[in-house]
Amino acid sequence: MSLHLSGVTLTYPDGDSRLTALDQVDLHVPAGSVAAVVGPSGSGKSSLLAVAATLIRPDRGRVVVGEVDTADLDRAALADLRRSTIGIVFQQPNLLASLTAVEQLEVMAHLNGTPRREATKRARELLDAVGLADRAIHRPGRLSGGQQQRVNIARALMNEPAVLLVDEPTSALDQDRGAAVIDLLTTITHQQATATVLVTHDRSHLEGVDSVHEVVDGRIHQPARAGAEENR
Ligand SMILES: Nc1ncnc2c1ncn2[C@@H]1O[C@H](COP(=O)(O)OP(=O)(O)OP(=O)(O)O)[C@@H](O)[C@H]1O
Repeated sequence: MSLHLSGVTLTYPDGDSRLTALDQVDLHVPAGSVAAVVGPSGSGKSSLLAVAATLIRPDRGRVVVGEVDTADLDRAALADLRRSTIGIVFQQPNLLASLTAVEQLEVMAHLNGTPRREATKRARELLDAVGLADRAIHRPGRLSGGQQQRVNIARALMNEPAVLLVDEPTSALDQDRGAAVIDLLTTITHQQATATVLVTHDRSHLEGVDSVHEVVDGRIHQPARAGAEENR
């Protein structure tokens, strides 16, 4: 399933006028690919992610998830779409302090009505995929920042989202751990054929992503370069 933003314009109230946060943004993310969105603070990256997540409706333009134009959906249908199709990885892991790694994932499946045995199996598989099989019964207090971020990513994948939206996943990590998290996201995207948007202000470690798009003052420059071509 692909994600397609076209002509997206978003404004916020700003005193007596409106501030244009996104200005006719086009972004096409095919299934199985990572689109990195880079740009300075205040350029519109978080706004773009919120619109793609269908958390904010744009003033103009379209957000199409697979074949579904989200403009045609009411609030309840949008909530269903988010639950069934969209995984969001926030900048801060926000793990629940009292739950083990495997339980953080099981909660997501429980909210979605998945039977417990199936949930546990998938949670274990995902923790294995993110390299944390041996940390499954650890609580967040006993995990490093990088390990917590990997649990965060695994949790977002629990309900098999077709679209994965990731906000600054490396901001709290050192260079090596940051690189490992981006590698992991790229590998999972290719394996699970998700359409992944990776928002970051940090341009390092983007060699493996499929496209890089630069946002400046709410406008996207199409594409700044293909990630894989960066080092040629
Ligand atoms: N809820 C809001 N109300 C009014 N203005 C907002 C709101 N959210 C963001 N903005 C403004 O919209 C513009 C884009 O903000 P946005 O948070 O999308 O940028 P960003 O690139 O994610 O920044 P950062 O990297 O600092 O998180 C900025 O000028 C910001 O001040």
